[in-house]
Amino acid sequence: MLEISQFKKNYSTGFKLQIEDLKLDEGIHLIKGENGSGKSTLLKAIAGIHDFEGDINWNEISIKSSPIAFRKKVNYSDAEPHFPNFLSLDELIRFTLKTKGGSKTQVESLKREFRIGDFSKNPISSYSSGMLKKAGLILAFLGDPSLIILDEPFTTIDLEAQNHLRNLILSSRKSGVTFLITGHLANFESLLEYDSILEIFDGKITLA
Ligand SMILES: Nc1ncnc2c1ncn2[C@@H]1O[C@H](COP(=O)(O)OP(=O)(O)OP(=O)(O)O)[C@@H](O)[C@H]1O
Repeated sequence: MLEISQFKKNYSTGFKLQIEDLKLDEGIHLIKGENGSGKSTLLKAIAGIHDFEGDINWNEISIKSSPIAFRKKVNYSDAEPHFPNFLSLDELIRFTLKTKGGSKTQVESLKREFRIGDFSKNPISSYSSGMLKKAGLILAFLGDPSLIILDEPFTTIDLEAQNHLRNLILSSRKSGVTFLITGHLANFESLLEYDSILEIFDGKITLA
């Protein structure tokens, strides 16, 4: 279960997101909201990228008191991934395997499913925006995560990759992985059946 308690995140721009108490069971959960409503802010906090007030627990592991154990189990893919330009995807994969675990078979299967092929040996600077997104998605599935956070996963990638991603989400869910997914495009909502749909509006999150 994901438990968010007494969560507060303020930016100097005046933006505020507050969640007093939110509990989500295992499943596939969609977080909706307009541009700038705070979806990425919340996901980055859960992924351990942004600091925040309050606490977030995944299966009773607190990100504040057990950050390494938490990060072993929680993976994340950015809506618009940024990686050092001089590294190749293969180098990023090797680094991720060291921190998150995972096998060569897992890597080969993900590269095959996302049609990356040998391109993964090239530096990130040579990647199209779709390839970059696929790179971020591959890294998010590596290791043995039990929670995968996907920010706008279906944007930027082609139709074939969207279908592979959908199947990958469904098969991972069958093996017990929970997903938090954001989207602001209604046409992606029908790609999956969600266990809950939440909406962020005016700095607050509610069940839609
Ligand atoms: N690092 C930052 N510093 C200051 N303000 C920020 C920062 N990141 C985001 N914001 C502001 O916080 C608010 C929420 O942004 P966020 O990126 O979380 O929204 P979002 O719902 O993911 O938007 P989108 O659908 O456009 O991706 C926006 O007003 C944004 O300008």
